[in-house]
Amino acid sequence: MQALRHVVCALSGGVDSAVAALLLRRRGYQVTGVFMKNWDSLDEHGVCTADKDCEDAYRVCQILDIPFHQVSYVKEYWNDVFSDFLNEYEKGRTPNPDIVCNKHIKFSCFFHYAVDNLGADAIATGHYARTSLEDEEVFEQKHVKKPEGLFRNRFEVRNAVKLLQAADSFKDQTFFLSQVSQDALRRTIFPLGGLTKEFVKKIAAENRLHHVLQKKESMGMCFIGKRNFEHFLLQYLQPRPGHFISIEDNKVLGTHKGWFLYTLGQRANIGGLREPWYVVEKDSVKGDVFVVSGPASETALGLVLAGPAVLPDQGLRRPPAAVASWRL
Ligand SMILES: Nc1ncnc2c1ncn2[C@@H]1O[C@H](COP(=O)(O)OP(=O)(O)OP(=O)(O)O)[C@@H](O)[C@H]1O
Repeated sequence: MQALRHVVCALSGGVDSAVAALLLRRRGYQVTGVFMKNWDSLDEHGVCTADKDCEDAYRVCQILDIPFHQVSYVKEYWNDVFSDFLNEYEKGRTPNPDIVCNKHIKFSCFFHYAVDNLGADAIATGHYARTSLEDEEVFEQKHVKKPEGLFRNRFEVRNAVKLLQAADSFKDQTFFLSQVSQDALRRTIFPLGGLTKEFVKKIAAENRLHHVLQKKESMGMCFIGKRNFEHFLLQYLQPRPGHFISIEDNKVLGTHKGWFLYTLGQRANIGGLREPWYVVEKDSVKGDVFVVSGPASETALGLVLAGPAVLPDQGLRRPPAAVASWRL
C-alpha cells in the first residue's frame, strides 16, 4: 500500500491556516501542524501574543487530531527580516517585511525544517494564492532535480511554477509571495486559493474551530501590533527632526521627527493643519519632507501617473496584476 502523502502545514493560530489544515486532512493526507515563533517581545499591553497564538495553533491540532510542533525563528527573523527592514527605513525606503518574511522565514527556514526534519512531501500555508501545479504534481516535484542558480534557458522559464492570484481577489496575497523561491513554491500547496474568506469562516464554524474564528484578522507587520508605527520605529532609529515644506511655495508648514518615517504618497499629519497634505519628495541630506495639499483622489491620480506603487493615506502597495515567482 502506498504511504500517505505527508503535508506540513504552517499554523499561525488563525482561522485561515486552521481551515487549510482541515482541508488537507479531508483530502486524505497525513498532516502535521507547525507554529513558528518569529518575534519575542511583548505587545502594547505587555502580552506576548505569540504564546496565545501558539496555544490556539496547538488546539487546532488537537481538534484535527494531528501532531503539533513549535519552532523558533526569532534570531533568523531579527537578522534576515527586521534588521533589513530598519536599514531600509534609515535609507528612506519603505520595505514590506511580510515579503521578506515569506522569502526568508516561511518559505526557507520553515520549508527546510518541514522537508529535512519532518520528512514532508509538501508544505502548506493559509495564504490566499494559487500555483500552476495541482496537488499531485506538487508531490511529484520531490524527485525533480532542482535547477541551480538562475534560469538558464527558455525551457526552464516555461516550466517554472507560476504563482497565480487567488479566487478571492480581495484577500489575494500573491504580492507578498512574489519573492518565494521556485524550489519552495514547487512543493507548496495553498488549500485556500480557490475559496472566499466568507466560505473559509463557514467551514471553521461548522468544524468546531470557533476559537480561531473569533480572532482578529492579522494586518501584516506582526511585530508592531496596535502600536503607533512612528513611536515603534523611533524605538529603534535615531530621531532626525526636520521640516514639512509645501512644494508649491516652499513654505515651512511644520516639523517632523524624521524624514525616513514618511513614504511617498503618504498622508502627513501636520500639527495644526486640518486639510490633507501628501508626501511628494524627501530630502535625506537636509532631512526635509516636501508635501502637496489637495483631495486624495487628485493626489492619488498624480502619484499613479508618476509611478510609485503606493496609494496615499493608507500606505498600501499596489499589487501587480499577475505575479510570477522567478527567483531560485
Ligand atoms: N507564526 C506562524 N506560525 C506558523 N505559520 C504562520 C505563522 N504566521 C503566519 N503563518 C502562515 O502564513 C499564512 C499567512 O499568514 P498571515 O500572517 O497573512 O495570516 P492570515 O492571512 O491572517 O492567516 P491566519 O488566519 O492563518 O493567521 C498563515 O495562514 C499561516 O499558514
